[in-house]
Amino acid sequence: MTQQTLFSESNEDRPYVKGELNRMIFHNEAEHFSIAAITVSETNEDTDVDSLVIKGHFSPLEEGETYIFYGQFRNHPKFGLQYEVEMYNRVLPETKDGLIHYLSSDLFHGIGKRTAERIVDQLGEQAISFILEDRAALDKVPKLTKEKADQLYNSLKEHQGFEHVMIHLSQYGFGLKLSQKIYEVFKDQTLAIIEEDPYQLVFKVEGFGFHRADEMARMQNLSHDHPTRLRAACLYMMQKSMSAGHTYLPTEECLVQVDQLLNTGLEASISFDQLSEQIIHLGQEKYVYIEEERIYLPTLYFAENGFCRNIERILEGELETQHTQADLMKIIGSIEEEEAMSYGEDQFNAIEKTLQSKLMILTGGPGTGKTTVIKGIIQSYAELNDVSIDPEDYDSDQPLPFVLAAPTGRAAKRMTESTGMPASTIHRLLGWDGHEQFERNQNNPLEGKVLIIDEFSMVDIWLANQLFRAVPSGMQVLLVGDEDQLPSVGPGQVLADLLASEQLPSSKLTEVYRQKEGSKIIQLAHEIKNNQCTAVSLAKEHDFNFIPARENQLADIVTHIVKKAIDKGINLRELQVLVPMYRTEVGIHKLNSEIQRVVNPKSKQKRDIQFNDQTYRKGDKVIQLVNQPEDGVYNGDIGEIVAIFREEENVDGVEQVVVDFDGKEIVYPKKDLNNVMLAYCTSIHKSQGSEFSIVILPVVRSYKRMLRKNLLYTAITRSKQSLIICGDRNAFLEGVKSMDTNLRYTRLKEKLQEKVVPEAPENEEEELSPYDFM
Ligand SMILES: Nc1ncnc2c1ncn2[C@@H]1O[C@H](COP(=O)(O)OP(=O)(O)OP(=O)(O)O)[C@@H](O)[C@H]1O
Repeated sequence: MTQQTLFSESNEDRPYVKGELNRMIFHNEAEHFSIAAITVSETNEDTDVDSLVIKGHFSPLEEGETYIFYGQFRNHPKFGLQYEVEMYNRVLPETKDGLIHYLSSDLFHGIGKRTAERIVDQLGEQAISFILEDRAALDKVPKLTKEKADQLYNSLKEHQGFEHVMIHLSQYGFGLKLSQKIYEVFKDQTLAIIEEDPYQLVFKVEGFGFHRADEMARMQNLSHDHPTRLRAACLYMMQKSMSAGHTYLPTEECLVQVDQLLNTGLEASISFDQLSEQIIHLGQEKYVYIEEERIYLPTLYFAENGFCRNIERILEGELETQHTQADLMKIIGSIEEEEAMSYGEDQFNAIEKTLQSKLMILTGGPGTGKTTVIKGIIQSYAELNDVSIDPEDYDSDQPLPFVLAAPTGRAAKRMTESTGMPASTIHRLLGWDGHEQFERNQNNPLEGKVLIIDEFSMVDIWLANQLFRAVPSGMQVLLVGDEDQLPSVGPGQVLADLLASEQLPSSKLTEVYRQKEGSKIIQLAHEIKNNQCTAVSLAKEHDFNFIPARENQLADIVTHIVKKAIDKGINLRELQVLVPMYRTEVGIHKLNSEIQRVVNPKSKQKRDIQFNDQTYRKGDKVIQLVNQPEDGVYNGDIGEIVAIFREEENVDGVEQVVVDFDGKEIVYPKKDLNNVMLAYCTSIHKSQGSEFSIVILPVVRSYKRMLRKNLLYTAITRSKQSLIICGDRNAFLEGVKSMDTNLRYTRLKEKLQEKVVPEAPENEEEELSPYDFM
């Protein structure tokens, strides 16, 4: 390689392509993903192409500048030869004229041709290296003001900085994307910080794991008991505990876990005293909060305390409306007459208690009448307070007194259908901006008189805190849920803790009404709930069947059932295969491909597109995997691929997939396809809050690790009309007897009971980033 680059020392043997950048074709800001066209001037690869499309995770580059790109050729099935860039750097001008041209270009504000000439005359062809090595080099240039010299130095550093950092980071095996992320945090301090203390990456770069930093530290011979290593290990363990659903870790537990992580027997062991000292240090730096013998990550500490304070505030408020039991009896009587039904005793009590409470919890398994009670509450409240229940009678000046919401879009939709009232997701209700901010908070609270939240078991401590801070005193709140379902995916077990604290009024509905209509599914759910499920419970009924299947037959049997249902005219949206695991031979990915092959096979009439290992085809059922509030689609929403566009068929010049989510069409450029996946088969966790006419539930031994009572209970209660379990009967029966032993460390119950929550922090804003870690 003959060209001069600033930082080419470690890359001499790497394959490269050098060329002038003609034009940026595409750039995605969030992903730092770019596509560009170059004219090739030199390469050590076996090729004679003279123009090339390059792509990779880099920021927009300067058109007209020459770069050297390290990476590899890829033969794209449709677009032919492309270069996948792993690393790049700008090629410095090789001649005196080129250097003058470069320094006097628009990149360097305030440097004209004459000044550039003086710089090159004074410092020679290595001018840029000299300047970057030592800013004082510029002092030798005649007639260059200090201000201009500073400006030039800073711009040079900015332009060259990232490339320089990226090349150094590549020796640790970091790709462009991660390098960008690190550079954004540390800027030109990156290399100095990393060389001095790679563990800073764990503290400052979101998602950067301890083990990676540890490897870097080892290359730099940092001692195994270096304080920053111990601190990073503790913080890493705390972050892991959050993913496991804990809101805190007991100090002892944290010490034991960090000890297991660090004391591998290779070096002199690190004592608990050394670790404790560093935990205290982390506390002083506010990376953690220490509360007696408990260690919290800040967001969880603020969320748990904030939630408690808001509960206390709401409970201390005044009830705006009072009524006598006689009034209520009269109104209930007329509702019963109108609806031609009579409320059970526990249902009546639940309605009465809710109307008399500032904050109330309603629980019950499937078919016990939770929805019936919600409707009864709305009707009774309206009658008692002489307000209309017709949403049309309200507008922005006079908002609806009833505010209904649920954690998922599907659950909110069901709420709307069953109550006739508008309901939204909790995120939407709170005006979430998709990142960290919620429009609704204590300064801009919710409007309305009665707030009803369904599927509350799914709400984690962050969302609970955000929701409750936006509840004005005087608004009555009803939380509805099924305590036997899985806890929230995020940290905490809010519903279970609220119930266990016994500090709030609550009603538990136990009588099953839908069973009276002959539902085996509901009977089975209650048998599981009450630990009464036996082989007899699995006998065939009109709405239930257990089909025995060996593991190697499972995929065939499941696809056969799905196909048969579709042939009978059942809508794919109404039928769901639910599986607990993704990556086994009978996991979600495998079953999805198998089902796709049968129900939406390859065909000349249907376009498809490959992304990672997945084929997406027109007509496929897909599920959204992340929240995209700007487009109004959320994690868990189900849609259908309605169109696939080729690169040349749209103005953006990239392949696109269009998904229809209940009438809302969202366009995904190909590279964003990891935001959706096939949804013929989805995880039981993702099905929380959704219901389907038909559920097919494979249960085999290889899922054993996941087979727990609350998981299977959640799965079967998703089905409304038909449930087909197939697989191993004993694995199912053992599963429904296995309790979830994954204890979650939370302090909500005790805090509510002991009423010892610390005052709100002076800077309330500190509380405003619970989603930082998500
Ligand atoms: N008191 C009652 N008398 C007669 N039928 C009732 C009564 N309460 C509820 N039902 C009926 O029982 C069925 C289940 O009630 P509902 O949908 O309110 O329960 P749910 O707890 O919300 O159920 P799920 O959680 O499964 O949706 C409905 O068909 C409802 O009409």
